[in-house]
Amino acid sequence: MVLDPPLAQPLIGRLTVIGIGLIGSSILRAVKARGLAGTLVAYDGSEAVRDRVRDLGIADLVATTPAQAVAGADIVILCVPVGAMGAVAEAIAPHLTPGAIISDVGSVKGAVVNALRAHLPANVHIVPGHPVAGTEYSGPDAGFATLFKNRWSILTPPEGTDPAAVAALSGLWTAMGANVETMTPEHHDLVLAITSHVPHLIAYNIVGTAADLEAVTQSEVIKYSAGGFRDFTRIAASDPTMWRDVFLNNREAVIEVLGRFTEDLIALQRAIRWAEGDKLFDLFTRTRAIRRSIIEIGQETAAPDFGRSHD
Ligand SMILES: NC(=O)C1=CN([C@@H]2O[C@H](COP(=O)(O)OP(=O)(O)OC[C@H]3O[C@@H](n4cnc5c(N)ncnc54)[C@H](O)[C@@H]3O)[C@@H](O)[C@H]2O)C=CC1
Ligand SMILES: O=C(O)C(=O)Cc1ccc(O)cc1
Repeated sequence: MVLDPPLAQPLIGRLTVIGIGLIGSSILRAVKARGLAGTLVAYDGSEAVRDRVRDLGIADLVATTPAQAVAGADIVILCVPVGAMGAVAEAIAPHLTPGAIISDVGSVKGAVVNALRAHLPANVHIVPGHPVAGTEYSGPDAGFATLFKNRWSILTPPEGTDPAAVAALSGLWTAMGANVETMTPEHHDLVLAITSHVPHLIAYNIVGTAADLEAVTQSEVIKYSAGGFRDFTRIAASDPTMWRDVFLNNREAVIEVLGRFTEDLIALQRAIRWAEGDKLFDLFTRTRAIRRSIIEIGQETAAPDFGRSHD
């Protein structure tokens, strides 16, 4: 997969990315590859990460303070864990240029919108975002320029946000290869609870349960992990800080979805206990059709296959 060739003119004067992990470094790489910003500034709270970003050469300037990072920036994108968004907003607030656009990439939107609004001045535009694209890896070496290509990027601008600011951010994501959708933070958080947050929780849980059982099975968990379990271990290898913050900041929607999930699981348990094969068969037939429709619309392009190419 490749990105389109560089633009003749940058879309943005000065773009600042704060938090140079998987997502922040992927934005830097995509913006650089397509020449989307006149000047590309990076900042990370970790000195080791800042040094690595300098070595990788993926920014024009690696700032050493939040103040230096955002000075003169037209767009600032916060790419730190959801629980750190408020502190970063507070640190940059006094140094922002009036009229600047402040965005983020957090996997939760309601809590982040509140944190940004609490700390940022009224003379900047807040346009929160979430690229629905990622991997189980973290850090500046994990990023790649095509991460967002053909993926969704969801924007959740508060009511009354300047349409020109939304259009500018939308244009940036589109130029990085993403498809842009706009929705409310509440809707985003419910949809992502079912499609991303609870699936991650299930993966963490099944791998934890298997690890607890391992003493009983004497490492058969590892030996036979070529099956469906292996797919769960990939998801369960995702960053602990990031995912702790996701669950602490989307509690309401996650608990709502978990309630439904638990009810459905109990129904399956009952069907197995009473040998109601038709119930199991009907559900598995429906879920197979869902998987196939996802493949048809091209949303499942990069998933590891583990040798089961016939599905
Ligand atoms: N990992 C994924 O697949 C996806 C993650 N996201 C969201 O993107 C954000 C970043 O995630 P990743 O890039 O995966 O994380 P990461 O762990 O790879 O990078 C986060 C970076 O933020 C820095 N950081 C943490 N606190 C900071 C602070 N107070 N000030 C400055 N820098 C700070 C860390 O040093 C680290 O380099 C999170 O909010 C996450 O929810 C969104 C889509 C996908
Ligand atoms: O690695 C995977 O399968 C993911 O699901 C990546 C991911 C993680 C968090 C997000 O908010 C969006 C995408």
